[in-house]
Amino acid sequence: MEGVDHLAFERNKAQFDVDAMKIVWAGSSHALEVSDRMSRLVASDPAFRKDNRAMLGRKELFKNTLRKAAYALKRIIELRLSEEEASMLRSFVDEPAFTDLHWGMFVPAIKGQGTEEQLKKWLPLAQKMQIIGCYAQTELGHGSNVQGLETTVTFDPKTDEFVIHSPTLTSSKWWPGGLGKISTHAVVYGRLITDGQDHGVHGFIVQLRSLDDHLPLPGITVGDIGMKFGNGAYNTMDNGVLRFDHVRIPRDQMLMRVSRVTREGKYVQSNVPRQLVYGTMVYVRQTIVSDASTALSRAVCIATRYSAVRRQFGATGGNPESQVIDYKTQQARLFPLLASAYAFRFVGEWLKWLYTDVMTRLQANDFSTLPEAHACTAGLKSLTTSATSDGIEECRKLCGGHGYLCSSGLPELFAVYVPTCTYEGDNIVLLLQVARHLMKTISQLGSGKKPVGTVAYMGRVEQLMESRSDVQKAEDWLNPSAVLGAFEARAARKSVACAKNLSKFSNPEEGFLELSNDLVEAARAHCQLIVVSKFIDKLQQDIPGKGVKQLLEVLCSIYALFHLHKHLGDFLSTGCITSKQGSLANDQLRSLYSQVRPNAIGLVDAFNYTDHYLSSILGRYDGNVYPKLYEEAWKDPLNDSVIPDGFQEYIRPMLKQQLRNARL
Ligand SMILES: CCC/C=C/C(=O)SCCNC(=O)CCNC(=O)[C@H](O)C(C)(C)COP(=O)([O-])OP(=O)([O-])OC[C@H]1O[C@@H](n2cnc3c(N)ncnc32)[C@H](O)[C@@H]1OP(=O)([O-])[O-]
Ligand SMILES: Cc1cc2nc3c(=O)[nH]c(=O)nc-3n(C[C@H](O)[C@H](O)[C@H](O)COP(=O)(O)OP(=O)(O)OC[C@H]3O[C@@H](n4cnc5c(N)ncnc54)[C@H](O)[C@@H]3O)c2cc1C
Repeated sequence: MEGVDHLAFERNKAQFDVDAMKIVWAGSSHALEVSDRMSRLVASDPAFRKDNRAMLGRKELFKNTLRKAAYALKRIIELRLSEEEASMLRSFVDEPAFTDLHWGMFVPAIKGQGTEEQLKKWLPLAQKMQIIGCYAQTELGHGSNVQGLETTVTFDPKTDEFVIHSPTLTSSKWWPGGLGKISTHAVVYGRLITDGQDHGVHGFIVQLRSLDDHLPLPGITVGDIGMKFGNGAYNTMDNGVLRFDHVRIPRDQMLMRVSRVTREGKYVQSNVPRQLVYGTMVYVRQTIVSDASTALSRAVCIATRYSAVRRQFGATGGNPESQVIDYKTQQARLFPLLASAYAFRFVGEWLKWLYTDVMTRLQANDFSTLPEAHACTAGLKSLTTSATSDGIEECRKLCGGHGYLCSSGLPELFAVYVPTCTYEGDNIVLLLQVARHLMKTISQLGSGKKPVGTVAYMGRVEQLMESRSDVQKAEDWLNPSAVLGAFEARAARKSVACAKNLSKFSNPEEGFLELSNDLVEAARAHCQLIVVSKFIDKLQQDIPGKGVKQLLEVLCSIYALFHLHKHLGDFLSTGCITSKQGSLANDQLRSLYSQVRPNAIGLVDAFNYTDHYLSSILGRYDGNVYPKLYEEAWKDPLNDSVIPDGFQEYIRPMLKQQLRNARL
């Protein structure tokens, strides 16, 4: 039935102001207005159609992406969109493209690592897209180990140039998005060598292709690395391979904010820490955390709406069968993901604030919060992307068989999303960075250095080693201080146990390798604590709208108690809570799920996603799933003809043969 809202009866159940929740989700009324306008602009323009992506071959798919990118830019200029509006519009186009790397890494790398002069020269060109750039760091042989990169960049004082070279096969740049076919320029990372001395990895702006005929410049070999996971999905991106054969660039194309090479070939370091060379990764990891909440909320929106539409078993006395959303097992799998989407939204908001604060300090030459920024961005990127990848797959299962159809939107969302667990830092490698930060914090406790920021709780380590939870009844778990106390004690005890074990090794690096599994777990516990505590902090703010704050409190408790239940072994083995308190948490969870149930559709409506953005028949706003699934099936190219290609050639002779055999 066209035009009927099949989910209206669910929407009527909501006990809170959905419009007010939309503002909380978007971050402000202004952000909601812009995202609403941009998403509708994209949804209403047939040029941004994306429902056919899974059917297209690679070349057609890629050309289509180029068309959309060019058209998006045209619209941005025609409509004189602001930077904020343009970035929203690009995100609602919802198709990985070279522009992601241009705006998301090339421009930030120049901004973060370039001198004033370099910004003046390169930014206007990049901002008008008169040059298109990518971020060429990873090589065939090394991605995680950035210090292990092999590309050499040798200063030639005779000509005042750098000579870039790929000395081995494994030094070939491999993976950079936008590199394969489109970028005219790249920020290339390589080992700087002056006068025979290796100064480690630095960034350089390198032109790759002619601005006249787009052909690679002399000495440059460049191409696409081939098909990736899933149909459509990330194959709209030209991840590339790049080799240099003694390619020369002027000296002023080294990004010189952190260190520079003089005309005479002298290497000079500024007062800025070396780690700022890694600054672009910190910036992108921060954005990935907010993006995790977007990807997870999309999957949850689809699974929640479909769970309310889908009925299975339980018809009695002429009543319809039960909606699958009413099954407690469905709720216990779905609602923690819904809560996680909100939790990641708020921790993403906080991380953005932290990043902005660190940047302001850096401008004033205060580098004290850089380690905190690195640990938080690395840890939260790891935690949220792993949970989101698993969550999208869980949402597919929550939709039963139909979730496996491309028209559910979930297979493509999963295929596009999973590489986030690897790019911008493998999730395990990043947790090990957090663990290093934790171990360093503990080792400095004795020196009187007071831990600050997200490790401030370590300053109370003695108390946390002794503390006992005072929860006596299920509702006590609704008290934020009970939850925080348990999560802080668990994180502190896991870190302290690692530090104690590490101290038994005469060689700390050897100990770190040997204990790395425990260290990863300690880092994870610390990161979960950050998410829980930032959700609790968010609830301290004034949040207007009928029932909005109350529901967010419910979701916050679900996020925390779900993890307490899931990692009960941790909480029990560290003695932070008793098994009785663990089972009380589980009792409380059940009651919290019941409180979410009538509000579930309202909570996913608050994401304010258009049907175009969701691109899922199961997640349609109107819940009109079955007729649309049926219609969609007939659009498959296999159904263009009644008898498929290949039937006469292969199957007909087979059938005839069987017939002959049967007659014999
Ligand atoms: C659309 C998406 C497209 C995708 C694009 C990409 O994937 S692009 C490619 C993405 N590629 C990746 O993401 C590659 C992932 N790999 C890496 O990021 C690094 O190689 C590493 C961090 C794993 C190791 O670094 P390392 O070999 O230098 O070794 P180390 O561990 O000895 O650390 C030394 C010190 O530096 C500190 N520190 C480290 N990082 C940062 C930072 N960002 N900031 C500030 N500080 C940082 C660290 O804490 C330590 O401090 P301490 O203790 O001395 O006070
Ligand atoms: C879709 C996609 C887009 C990308 N885009 C770009 C781009 O635009 N620009 C760019 O420069 N790069 C890009 N990359 C590369 C990406 O950043 C790297 O692949 C990533 O950093 C992981 O490095 P790796 O491939 O070397 O993995 P590896 O480090 O080889 O990982 C292999 C395994 O080893 C484990 N491992 C590695 N080191 C350790 C350790 N110290 N301790 C314990 N375990 C360890 C990992 O956990 C993993 O299980 C992209 C990658 C993908 C998939």
